Amino acid sequence: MIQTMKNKIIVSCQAWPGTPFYGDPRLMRAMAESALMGGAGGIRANGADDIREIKTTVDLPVIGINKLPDKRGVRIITPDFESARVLAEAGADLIAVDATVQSREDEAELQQLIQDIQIRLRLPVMADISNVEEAVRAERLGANVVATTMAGYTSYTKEHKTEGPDFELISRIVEQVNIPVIGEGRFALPSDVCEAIKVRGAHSVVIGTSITAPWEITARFARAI
Ligand SMILES: CC(=O)N[C@H](C=O)[C@@H](O)[C@H](O)[C@H](O)COP(=O)(O)O
Repeated sequence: MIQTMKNKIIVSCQAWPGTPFYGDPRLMRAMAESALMGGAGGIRANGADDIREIKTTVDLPVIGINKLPDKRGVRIITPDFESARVLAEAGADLIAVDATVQSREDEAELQQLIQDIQIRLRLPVMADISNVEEAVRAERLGANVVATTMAGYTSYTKEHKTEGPDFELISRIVEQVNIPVIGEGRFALPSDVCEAIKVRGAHSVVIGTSITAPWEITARFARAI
C-alpha cells in the first residue's frame, strides 16, 4: 500500500472548527473525491467520522490521524492506542502519529504505540517528525514511513521554519534512513512537488492548505493587491 503512493501526491482533507467545512463529514468526502478526480494517490484525514465517510466513495489509501489531547492536555496527532483503534475501525489504511521528542519524550511508550498499531490493528505507521534525529529515532523504533509534518512546529524547530517545504530536511533524512520519506508541510506549488520527489528523493508528498483551505488560497491572492 505504501508502494502504491510512490511518486504521487497525497491530499490532506481536514476540517477545523471555525472554518466553513467543519461539522459535516460529507464536505471532506467531497474534498477527497476532488483529490481523486485530480490524480491524487492517497488521502490524509482527521478523525473516524471523516474517514468512514471518505471511504464510502473514494478508493484510495487513507492515512488516518486523530488530533486529540494527550495526557498533558496538549492536542497532538494520534496520542494513544484508543485514538488509533477508532481510525482503523473507520477504514484507515495507515496511521500517522506524532513522533516528535517534544510530544513523546518517552521512547518506550512511542515504541509500544507503534507496535500495538502494527500488531493489534495490522496497520503500518507513519511517524510525523520535525528534525533528522526524530526521523532516525522513529525508524529505530519501528515506524514504516516518516513524514516531515512537524518541521517548524516544535519549539526547537520553529526558529528555522522555512517559508515553503523544508527541502534540506527531506534530503538529510533521505540520507539517514532506509524507510520511505514523505514530504509534508507548506507545499504550495507544483514545482515544490517535483523538487521534493525528483531532486530530494521523497517517496511522495502530502499537501493540505494549498488544496483544501480555499480561504487561505483566497488570502494569498487578496494579499497580492
Ligand atoms: C503541523 C500540523 O499539525 N500539521 C497538520 C497535520 O496533519 C495539518 O494541519 C497540515 O495541514 C498538514 O500537515 C499538511 O500541511 P500543509 O497544510 O502545510 O500543506
